[in-house]
Formats: sequence, structure tokens, C-alpha cells
Amino acid sequence: MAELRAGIDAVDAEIVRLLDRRASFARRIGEFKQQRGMAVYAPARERVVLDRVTALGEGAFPKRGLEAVFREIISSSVSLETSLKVAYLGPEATFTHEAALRSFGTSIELQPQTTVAEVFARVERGEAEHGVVPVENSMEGAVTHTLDELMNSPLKVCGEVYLPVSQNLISAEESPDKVSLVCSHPMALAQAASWLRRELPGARLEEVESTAEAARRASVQPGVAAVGSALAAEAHGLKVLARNIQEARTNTTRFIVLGRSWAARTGKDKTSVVFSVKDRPGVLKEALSAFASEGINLTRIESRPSRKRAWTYVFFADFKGHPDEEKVRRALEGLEEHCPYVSLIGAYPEVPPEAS
Ligand SMILES: C=C(O[C@@H]1C=C(C(=O)O)C=C[C@H]1O)C(=O)O
Repeated sequence: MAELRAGIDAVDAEIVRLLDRRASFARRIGEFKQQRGMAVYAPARERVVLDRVTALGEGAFPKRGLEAVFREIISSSVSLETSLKVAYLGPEATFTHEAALRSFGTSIELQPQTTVAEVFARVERGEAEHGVVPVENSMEGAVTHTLDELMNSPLKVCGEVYLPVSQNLISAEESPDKVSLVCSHPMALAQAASWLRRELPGARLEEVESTAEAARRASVQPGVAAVGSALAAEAHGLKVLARNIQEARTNTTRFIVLGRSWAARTGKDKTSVVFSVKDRPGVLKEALSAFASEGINLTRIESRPSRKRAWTYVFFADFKGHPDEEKVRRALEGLEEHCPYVSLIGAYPEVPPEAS
């Protein structure tokens, strides 16, 4: 055993020496970016680094572990280049906090904000370089606040993250029969609606602004439970009275990372656009034919009120590809021919939902 541990000690010393060497490259890259006014966070490059190191692994060390270790190495490298600030829809211990940690690791400054609008505003004012907000849930659909902000903001989407949502009944009470009030974010209450109706038919439901605020209430008020994550329970010293009370096991939320510009091309990317159409028959079909004729796969389309004139709409579409690709450029030109308004709101490395 002592001999084997000596082996580990020797390897650790080597790893630390190599990490120091890696850090000196990162610092130099940081200086290069600063001289040219480039953004420090390079999500496309990070994706390439993470894919490369997991492919290099020969299986003795688990791939997920490799990805997690390198996520932190990259996070520390970024912190050597600049003190990166990332605003997210808080408070702490929400799913968005978890999504921000997944994207940026623990070595950067995370700033919890109380609303989606404040996350956008902070990044727009330059008080944070990036923002993380939820954009859609596989059961409940779009996060409309986020779409409405995206429509009017100069910020761009430069990353996406998927997180499986596990909702739990969490409380300071010992058992569910002591619970008379359940509070949570409206989306979390909706996700757990059937369980709550079935198991706690007598409890009152109350909407609050976040799952973390609900957990805080549950920690100070007797008879109150929250619907929220195990992370929120831990943060507020609560017990998990029931696990996985959400509607489906396949409940996943997709988050986006905001920045001043979209990400560079990796070869496996997604692009997001917002567009409006003229008011005449067949116009949406014509607009979308721009994608069909280039063989581009639309992964999502969503309509929202334009908020400029009653009963007029804008469409949000995500599709596979990057604006630097010739066929995507042609599809966007085609879209512009049919639509009075087209805006490219982001491009980012594609994350397969099942990989998250
Ligand atoms: C070092 C760089 O800066 C950051 C750190 C990275 C890393 O540690 O590998 C990768 C991308 C950037 O977010 C770079 O752009 O290469």
C-alpha cells in the first residue's frame, strides 16, 4: 500500500507541474486577448478542449470525471486571464446556479440576480461579462421572460446547457402530513402539480419568485414546504420529504449563456434567430423553406407576441449549423427575402441533451 501511495504521490507531483505549465500558456493567451480587446471566455475552444481530452482518455479514468476535472482546470485558467464575472438568475442553489457552475466551473465570480431582466441588464451595462438564464423546459415549454428579453437585447447567445430537473418536496417538517402550504416558482409548482394534488390535496399552493426563495420560506415558517432541488434543501438545512415529484423523469431544462458575441464555429454548432413575417397566407411556410432547401435541421420554433403591435408575432428558431457555414449564410439570406425583420441572436457549440 505504501508503495502504491508513493506512486500516486509521484503522479500528483507530475500533474501539478504540468498544470503550472498549462497555466503559463493560459496567461500568455490572456495577454494576447487583452492586447486585441478579445473576449476571454471562448466557449467553442473550451468545447474542443473538453472533447479532445475525453477522447484521449483510455478508459482507466472515467470520462465524466475527465470532463469535470478539465472543466475546473479551464475555469482556473480563465481566472488567470481575467476576473470573469457571470450574472445568473439566482438566488444561490437554484437550477440556474447549477447551470452556471456547469458552464464556467467554480473559479469565476458568480453574481446572483433576482430577475431575468436584471441578468440581461447587468451584462448589457458591462458589470458582468456573461449571463446564464433558463430558456425552456421539456415539459412546460418556453421561459417567456427570457425570449422577450432576447428580442430586444444586443446580447448574443454563446452557449447552452441542459440540466435534468429533479423536483423534491423539501421542508423543515418531519413528514408531509405536517405541511399545510407548499410554495415554489410557478414552473416548479406546475412540474409537480399532479403529485401535489394526489399526495397533499389539503395543502395550499403559493407562487414565489424562485425555488430558492421557497426553500428560504420553508426554513423559517412552520408547516411550509418548498418544491425545489436537493441543492436548495442542503443550502437551507431542510429535509427531503419526497424525491422526484416532477411530472416526468425526462424533465430537463435548457439554459443559455449570454455574452457580447456568439461563439466561434466548432463544426457541431447551433444557431438561434428571431424573425417576423408579413401578414399574408403561406408566409411562414415560405420563410421556413429557406432552411428546408439548404437541408438545415430546425431544432425548435416558438412564437411570441411582438409586443409592438397587438396580434403580431415574432418567431424564435434554433437550427443546426453556424453562421460561418456557407449553407447557413444562404438560408439566412433566403429568410431575409421573406421576412421584414431577421436578427441573429446567437451561435454556440451544440450540446446533445443526453450528454448533460
Ligand atoms: C486559454 C484560453 O482561454 C480560456 C481557457 C481555455 C482553456 O483553459 O483551455 C479555453 C478557452 C477559453 O475560455 C483560450 O482561449 O485558449
